[in-house]
Amino acid sequence: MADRMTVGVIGGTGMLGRSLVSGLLDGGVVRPGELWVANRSGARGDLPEGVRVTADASELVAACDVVILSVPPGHFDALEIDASGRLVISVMAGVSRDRIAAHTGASRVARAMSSPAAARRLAFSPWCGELDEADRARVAAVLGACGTTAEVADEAQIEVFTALTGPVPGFVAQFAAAMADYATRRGVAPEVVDMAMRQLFLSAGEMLAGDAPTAQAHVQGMIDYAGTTAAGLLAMQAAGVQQVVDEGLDAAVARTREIGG
Ligand SMILES: NC(=O)C1=CN([C@@H]2O[C@H](COP(=O)(O)OP(=O)(O)OC[C@H]3O[C@@H](n4cnc5c(N)ncnc54)[C@H](O)[C@@H]3O)[C@@H](O)[C@H]2O)C=CC1
Ligand SMILES: O=C(O)[C@@H]1CCC=N1
Repeated sequence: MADRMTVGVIGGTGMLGRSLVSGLLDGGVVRPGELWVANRSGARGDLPEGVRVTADASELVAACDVVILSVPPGHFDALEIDASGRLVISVMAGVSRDRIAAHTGASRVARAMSSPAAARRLAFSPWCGELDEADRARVAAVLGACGTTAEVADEAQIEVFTALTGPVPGFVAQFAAAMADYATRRGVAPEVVDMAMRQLFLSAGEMLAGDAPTAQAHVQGMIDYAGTTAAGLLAMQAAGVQQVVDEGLDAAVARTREIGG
């Protein structure tokens, strides 16, 4: 259990940062008065009352125990902060712990990935970093407030999750769109297709979550049932669905390494 802490989110009104702010507050890990946000304009937008907002990231760093870096990777070099003595948690795609430490002076750095699902406390936020027990508890509390979290072995694994779970709905949306396209091309009214996809992915999400069997077990169960779905799954597997997924995710991981600098 982490002690109470003051947390700052640099980029906290951006797409991901604002979601993390909601997760942190709704998850109870900070109260509004314990939360700072920095962005380039200093505008507070729709941030809850009590959250401190600044255009000066250094002011945030001076006030916070934990600093979350959520700026675009391409803006990181221009961010001038001295975070020595602070616990830094980066959710930036591609930027390495070494680069973060060298540029900010921080020696306590967790590299993490999260997603805008944090706004609903539904993100999966893996992290890695060489930290003591107290800092590990802080990272777990911060990321756990936004959904679920797990420590992973190294930064290469964070890059896998930058492809897999960073984008929400991400590649799941591509699969839904392909299925919707199939039905539309067979004459089903677009509004009915849309209604069907929303219900399918809502129910599928619930049936794959929590303590349900794994996705692989679901697929095997449908193949073992040997009905209509088995015919479709086996045809997709024979057509190379795994290779298509591998190629897409490999491209996303490669881009992650590129944009991180
Ligand atoms: N949007 C997404 O779905 C995801 C984004 N990420 C990562 O999160 C980070 C942020 O992404 P988004 O929220 O999409 O970007 P965004 O463009 O929506 O927001 C970026 C924010 O950073 C602020 N900012 C930039 N430079 C700053 C500075 N020097 N001082 C203070 N604030 C500064 C901007 O004012 C803005 O509020 C990126 O590194 C991205 O790779 C990771 C997972 C998912
Ligand atoms: O697409 C992107 O660049 C962001 C980073 C990870 C997930 N979404």
